[in-house]
Amino acid sequence: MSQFTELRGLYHLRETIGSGGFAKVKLAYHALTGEKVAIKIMDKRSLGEDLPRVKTEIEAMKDLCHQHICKLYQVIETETKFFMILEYCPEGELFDYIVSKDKLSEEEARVFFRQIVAAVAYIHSQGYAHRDLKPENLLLDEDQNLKLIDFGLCAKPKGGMDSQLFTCCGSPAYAAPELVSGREYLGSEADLWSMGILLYALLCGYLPFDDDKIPSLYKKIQSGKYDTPSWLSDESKSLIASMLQVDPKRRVTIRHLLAHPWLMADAQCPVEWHSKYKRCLDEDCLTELAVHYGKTKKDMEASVSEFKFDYLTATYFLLLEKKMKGRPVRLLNKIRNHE
Ligand SMILES: CN(C)C[C@H]1CC[C@H](N2C(=O)NCc3cnc4ccc(-c5cc(Cl)c(O)c(Cl)c5)cc4c32)CC1
Repeated sequence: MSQFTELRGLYHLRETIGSGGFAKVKLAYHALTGEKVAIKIMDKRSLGEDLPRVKTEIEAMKDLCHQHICKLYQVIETETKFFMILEYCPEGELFDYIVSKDKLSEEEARVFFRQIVAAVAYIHSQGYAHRDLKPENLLLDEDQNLKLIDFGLCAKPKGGMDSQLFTCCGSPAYAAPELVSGREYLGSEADLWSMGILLYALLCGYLPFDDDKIPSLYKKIQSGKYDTPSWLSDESKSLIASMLQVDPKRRVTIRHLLAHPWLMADAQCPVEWHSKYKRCLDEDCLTELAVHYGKTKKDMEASVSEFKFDYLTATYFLLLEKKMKGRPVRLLNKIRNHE
């Protein structure tokens, strides 16, 4: 295994676990906590015009800290490579999960869709639009919770979420009519359309608009006509219809989704979309870090709160993960760094 010198001593690299377009994803262990991570490795030379997408994704993921968004722990940039150290999601893509089950029951689809609504409500509240929402970009963690990935196409319009976007991007079958028509569009409205396609795929096991030829696919999308199979309940039909509105101004907004009857069924409360991560730093993690690095709590807090997405940021977040999973808030190999 060719050990990348930049990772030596920090991460123990294991096998390649997947690929995302222009990236290779490897499993690794974070040396100080022993926690598993996924390392997305990109070679700058082969990125070509995709280089801006990487920078977009890195900057967006530094801002986004949420229980249903794949966590970015550390970024290492060398002359020839980018390494993104990310939250490991052992159960793979939601896409494969749907395929394995043909389609999901309303109850199971509801559990997943509530998590997707929470993630998108949070992203939109931070001024971002994902713009590539699809089951391939939703991974399952060890507790079957969804984690949204691939922010390479996300947008944080300069003039806020209400300013128009032009770049036509994302996956055609999930793209909104205004997007495929090359008209100006709002990222947030395009995301809501993609969520309608997503919910339809969860409940039906196939796509509402599909065609081998792109031009006829686009015509179907622009028509907004899709068939609703008999097994769909009236509530789920109306929810899907509210998202698959061809006119973006008539499309439901994420705020309205939070308390939609279908999402609230099974006597649930409105979707709790806020991030569970607090702004303030966790005392137990700071203490363990201070002891390990031989620093005062105060100095440790000052260093951690810079969130430079260096090894310290990764170690803090992974210690926090351990705590949230009820594991001991302890660092391994307690070699005290004597300054
Ligand atoms: C659209 N698809 C093809 C994309 C594939 C990419 C590889 C994925 N993957 C595995 O193949 N094995 C397991 C596995 C475990 N943990 C992961 C954690 C993060 C990411 C990740 C995160 C971000 Cl933010 C990102 O941009 C990219 Cl590309 C990947 C991938 C993981 C993963 C599955 C989806």
